[in-house]
Amino acid sequence: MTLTTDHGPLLRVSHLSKRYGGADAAPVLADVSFEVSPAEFVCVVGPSGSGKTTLLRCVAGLLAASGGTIEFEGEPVVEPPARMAVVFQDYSRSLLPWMTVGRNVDLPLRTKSTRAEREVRCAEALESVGLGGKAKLYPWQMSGGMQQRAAIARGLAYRPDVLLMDEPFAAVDAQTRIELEDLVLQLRREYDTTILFVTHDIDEAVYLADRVIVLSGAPTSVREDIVVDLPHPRDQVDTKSLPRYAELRTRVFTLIQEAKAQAPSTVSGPS
Ligand SMILES: Nc1ncnc2c1ncn2[C@@H]1O[C@H](COP(=O)(O)OP(=O)(O)OP(=O)(O)O)[C@@H](O)[C@H]1O
Repeated sequence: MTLTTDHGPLLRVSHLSKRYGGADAAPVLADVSFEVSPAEFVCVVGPSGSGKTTLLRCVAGLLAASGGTIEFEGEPVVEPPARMAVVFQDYSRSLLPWMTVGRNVDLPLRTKSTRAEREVRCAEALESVGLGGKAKLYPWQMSGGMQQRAAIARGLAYRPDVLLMDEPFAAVDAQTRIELEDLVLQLRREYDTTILFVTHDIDEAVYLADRVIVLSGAPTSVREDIVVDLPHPRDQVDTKSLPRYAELRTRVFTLIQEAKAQAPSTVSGPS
């Protein structure tokens, strides 16, 4: 896995803008700039409709920007980069129901590796998310939490340099969410993967991240880029009992409330 780049940060978003519709449509993203260094865990939060998903889709090369630039490993992103993987919120639509979990995890690797390598990688990835021995199950035979673990395994098996996650735990119950948060932190430690993680959940952002990027409301820019100086490893009880955790949580909450109060009504036009 590439952990450093000769070209500076792993990911650089510069003055990104995005409008849906024609040139006269108001932008959702007006001027968004930030950088992500190798092995960093960065969470993006912001008011509903501020364009978090839009931002992630632009970074993933799934949506063309209207202005500004996105560079990954020093190269402009104009299509989905080979060394990026994305985990979406909706696991029920991201796994193919007619394939076993093993084949789902194997799918993105098919053109990349030999069969023997793929088998090892898939088995390792499933093992690391606690699904060892479940490769032959179909997604519909698994709980929501297990399906999201499988979607994460698929991203990891690919050994991406950066993992983009769009509200990946929003659709699972609270207990499963806590388990998956700790799983992602553990996987991040094991694989040193760089993670850009969109969430609407302030607690989740502060608990997981090295940095939290708080977006303003649309038309959106970065309102504040906050370093989360909480010790590692994080613990659901100990970390959340720290006074510093409460301070950071309050800071992010206040910024989002201010952004909500200041933002004009959300803009959008036809796709
Ligand atoms: N394909 C599209 N065509 C037109 N408008 C869109 C499209 N996708 C998103 N939008 C609009 O862009 C704005 C930002 O949407 P986006 O989903 O990126 O925000 P978000 O911050 O992720 O929202 P939430 O927190 O509610 O999930 C919204 O007003 C939305 O209606």
